[in-house]
Amino acid sequence: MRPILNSQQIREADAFTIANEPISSVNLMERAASAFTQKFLELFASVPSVAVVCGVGNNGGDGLAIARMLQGEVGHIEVYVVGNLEKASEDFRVNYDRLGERLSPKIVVDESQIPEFDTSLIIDGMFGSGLSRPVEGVYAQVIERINASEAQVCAIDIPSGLFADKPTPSAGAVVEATHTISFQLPKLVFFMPSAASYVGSWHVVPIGLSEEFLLQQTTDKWQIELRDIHLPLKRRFDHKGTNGRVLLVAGSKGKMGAAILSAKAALRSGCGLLFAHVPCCGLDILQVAVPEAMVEVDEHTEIISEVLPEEQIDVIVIGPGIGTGKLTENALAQLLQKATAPMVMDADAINILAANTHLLSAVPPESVLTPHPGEFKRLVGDWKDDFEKLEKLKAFCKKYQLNMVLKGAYSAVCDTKGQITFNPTGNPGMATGGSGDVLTGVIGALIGQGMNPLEALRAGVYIHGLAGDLAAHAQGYRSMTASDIVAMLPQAINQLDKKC
Ligand SMILES: NC(=O)C1=CN([C@@H]2O[C@H](COP(=O)(O)OP(=O)(O)OC[C@H]3O[C@@H](n4cnc5c(N)ncnc54)[C@H](OP(=O)(O)O)[C@@H]3O)[C@@H](O)[C@H]2O)[C@@H](O)CC1
Ligand SMILES: Nc1ncnc2c1ncn2[C@@H]1O[C@H](COP(=O)(O)OP(=O)(O)O)[C@@H](O)[C@H]1O
Ligand SMILES: [K+]
Repeated sequence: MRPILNSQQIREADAFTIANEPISSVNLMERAASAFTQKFLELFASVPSVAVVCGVGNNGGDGLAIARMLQGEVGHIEVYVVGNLEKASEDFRVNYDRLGERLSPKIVVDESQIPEFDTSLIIDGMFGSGLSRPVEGVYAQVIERINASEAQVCAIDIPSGLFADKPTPSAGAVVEATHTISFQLPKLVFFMPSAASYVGSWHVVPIGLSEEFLLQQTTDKWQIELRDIHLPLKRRFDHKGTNGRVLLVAGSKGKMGAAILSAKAALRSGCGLLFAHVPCCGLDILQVAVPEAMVEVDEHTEIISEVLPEEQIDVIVIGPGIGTGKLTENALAQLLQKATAPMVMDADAINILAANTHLLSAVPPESVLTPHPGEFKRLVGDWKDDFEKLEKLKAFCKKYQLNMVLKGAYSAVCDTKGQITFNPTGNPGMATGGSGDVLTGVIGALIGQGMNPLEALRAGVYIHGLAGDLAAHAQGYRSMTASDIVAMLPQAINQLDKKC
């Protein structure tokens, strides 16, 4: 897993690398600028004109070095330095002197000197991890002008004005980048929905900071990487009884599709036997749609009113499409009293828990919850910003000793100790009804095959997002459906199996 460190830790990593590699500070800047430039040229094949807007700190120093490296690679280059040169950092000065006359920067200290920015691209190097307060005054005016321009904007390390690991006050100006090329590690704020319009699409480039130092750092935030996913092995003598016996409790009249999507996803994710408990009205629907499922019907025609857990069930998946009526609520409460197998609780099962929080203590150990933000809000109340949302996630998982995934772009998996891992796979095409039901089935199947709940959550969100990415590739973001995600599960799982 890739650690997500705060600005202070990253500064210390810079300092440790400089002292121990050893490398001079200005050469580390040169390496960072070179890594940025290489990625930049990959992203932007032809750039007729670029404005490089620099502050006077090291982020600005990067900007100057990048401007120098882009000579001959792009069309016309303009360099601007915003701020007081007397306050410039040492490495900024060295790069200022290296610029040469052809790129001689224009200094901006007041509003009258702010250019129109009519280049096709702007590189933002005003402030990076050294941002110490919200941006205002002439700096804010420059940012407003950048944001008003037609140009694409590529931020160095982090968009200027955005704090990496704490909320940015609304009074401060922030660059709205279309791309951000960041050094060595992603910044926490990149995973926050509220920062998306500032960060744009982000890319991380290695700059050779000391791995030894990075791995020693304490953090409670990580990013899942492909190499972290280890699927349960399939062995020569496996049989259906050893590959996970999953009980799916799902569906109600008009919402049998949720049950079908979860069932298909579980089967495509390797589960050995799938038992489904559905209302009477769902019997034919499920039998026809998913012939592999063994269906047991509820006494009630339209909803789930009682669930008797089968013996020898490895995991119970409950929630998709069940509704929150009183009878279903009672059924869930009774099931919680009797069940010993871990549960994957989704959708209306979570809504029922939120309305009856006393039930939370009855959730079997090793169970997982998979809320989307709306369901999570019902559980924990509202939050004032994305950072507080993560604090609430940690507090909830610690309090109830449950593993949970808070779904969305960069779904956040949290364990019982409050460690959070973000999932990098997935795309906006997955924001379509039924996607979550697919995820529930995948996670249920993985737990059924013996993965521990936390590993199953991490692998489940990764596989689900990867299948979503493959579906988007095949069908397009706009047209893909949740069924397309199911259809791509085999390909996604095959990709993971091949890397093992
Ligand atoms: N060797 C290394 O360390 C490497 C570092 N690297 C690069 O360095 C970046 C970090 O550089 P940094 O630490 O110099 O901070 P930076 O983001 O340039 O800002 C500091 C300047 O901004 C000013 N300032 C701050 N807030 C302000 C505000 N609201 N409004 C106005 N001014 C404000 C502050 O002034 P002061 O607060 O002192 O008044 C100071 O002048 C990092 O993101 C990466 O790009 C890479 O090259 C890899 C190697
Ligand atoms: N913009 C996005 N980027 C990546 N994944 C997304 C995005 N939007 C939704 N998803 C994923 O799609 C799923 C949606 O789940 P959910 O909201 O429960 O849908 P439903 O209730 O319709 O089944 C989640 O796994 C979520 O992570
Ligand atoms: K920047």
